[in-house]
Formats: sequence, C-alpha cells, structure tokens
Amino acid sequence: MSFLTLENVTHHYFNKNNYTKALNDISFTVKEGEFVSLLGPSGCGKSTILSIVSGIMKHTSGKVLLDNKPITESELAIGYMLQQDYLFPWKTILDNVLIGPSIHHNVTQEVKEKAKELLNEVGLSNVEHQYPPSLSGGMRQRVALVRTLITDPKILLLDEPFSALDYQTKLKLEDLVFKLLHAYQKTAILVTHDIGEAIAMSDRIIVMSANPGEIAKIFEVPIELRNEMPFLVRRHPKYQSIFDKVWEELNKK
Ligand SMILES: Nc1ncnc2c1ncn2[C@@H]1O[C@H](COP(=O)(O)OP(=O)(O)OP(=O)(O)O)[C@@H](O)[C@H]1O
Repeated sequence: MSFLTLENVTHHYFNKNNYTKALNDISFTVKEGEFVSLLGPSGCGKSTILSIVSGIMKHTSGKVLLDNKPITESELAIGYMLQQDYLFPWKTILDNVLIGPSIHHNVTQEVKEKAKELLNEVGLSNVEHQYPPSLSGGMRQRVALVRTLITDPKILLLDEPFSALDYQTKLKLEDLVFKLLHAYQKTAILVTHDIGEAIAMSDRIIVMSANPGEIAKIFEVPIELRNEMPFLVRRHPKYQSIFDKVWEELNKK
C-alpha cells in the first residue's frame, strides 16, 4: 500500500502580474521505507513538489494523501534537509540538534541520549559542545542530518543536500545518509540534479520535464544496485546502462 500518494496534482503560482503553471497533472506514489528521487531541469517544479508534500504550500488542484488522509489533515512530521544547513551559530552542536524537541518542549533525558547516540553514529560525538562556525561544510551537514532524524519524521525531504559540498565529502555523506535512512527505515524524497546520485541512492527515479513541470518517466533502479552502498553502485556493471536511459530521457525534447 502506498504511504504517500499524489494524484493529478497541479500547481499555479500567482504573483502581481505573473502567472506560472509550475506543475501539471503530477501523479506518483511512494511506499513506506522507499527512497525516491526527483530529477529534472531547473524550474521543472521539484522544490514545489517538496513544499506541497511538506504541507508548507497548498496545491491548486489534485489530491495529496499521506497514509490515506489528505496531507492537510495528517499529523505530518516532516524532516527537511536542504543545501544550506541553517545551523544557529550561537548554539552548540548538541543544542542545534535539540532545536526540534525544544520547540515542542520535549528535551527529555532520553531525547538528549538519542541526540548523542546519533551524533556518535555520524562521527561527531567529539564536537557536541563546539559551535557551527568551527565545523567544516560536511560536518555541518551531518549535524543537519541528525537534527532532522531526532524528531523521528514520517518522511524526509532532501532538497539537494549534497550540492554545496566538495565531491569527496558529497560521496561520503551520500553513503552516511543512505546507511542511516536504511537503518531507521525512513521514507525519503531526494531532489537532485545529479543522475549518478539519484541512481546510487534511490529505489525509483522520477524524471520530470519543464514548462509546465510534468512527469516524463519513472525508472525503477535494478534491485542489485539498491542493495549496494551508493559509492559502490557507481562501479556496478548495471550502473552505466540505467545512467544512459535516464540521460536519454532527460535530454528528450
Ligand atoms: N514563489 C514563486 N512565485 C512564482 N513562481 C515560482 C515561485 N517558486 C517557483 N516558481 C516557479 O515555478 C516553477 C517551478 O519552480 P521550482 O523551484 O519548484 O523548480 P525546481 O525544479 O525546484 O528548480 P531548481 O532545479 O532550479 O531548483 C519555476 O518556473 C519557478 O520560476
């Protein structure tokens, strides 16, 4: 059964004198525990889809269901991870991680222990009392990941979380995110411009076209690739053939 369903979703943006049809007739499902990527040219509506799924923005028409309930009525717990980490520079790493629970007045001893355990899992237990400016970009994104996971979200929305990092750090972080999301059996939607990253991390890849944003094709990543860590997927004999098919779809007019 589907966990998240988008059915004939359309979205229009209206500004003063401007009207943009950002999404046209978008339909797809995501199963619980599934990792799905959205890939497509700039402006095809990837971030708009994430804003709608997060409940931040109301779509113009169509249905968005989570656990069979309209998104507006579900007690949606969303984890958002963005290109920028948005850590508070005046708070320690541990306090940054605890921001979600502290907003909900839920910083119990158990939650603190969980935060420390997660920081340990991402190799950052030694910096929990330091402040964000003393950390590298990759370390800061690992903090952002922990801050996202601590609230135990139903679904994680990853909006180009690796795109500001150097290549080596990006590859390492892809493996770490993949490992943790699988360990905690999280459902995730990743927005990316990187075909390799989409193949390496996902169960399925939704390729979109622009003007207006529509689904061009949905690719199932072969099971042999899904069972590998992202770094190793790129060396798998089946990697190049799916890369070529996605590339061809992206370049269709
Ligand atoms: N707040 C807004 N007001 C008006 N138009 C908007 C707004 N946000 C996005 N758009 C337009 O909607 C379309 C989809 O934008 P969106 O940011 O969702 O695309 P995207 O695929 O995420 O792009 P990118 O890959 O460049 O991040 C674009 O034409 C964009 O200009």
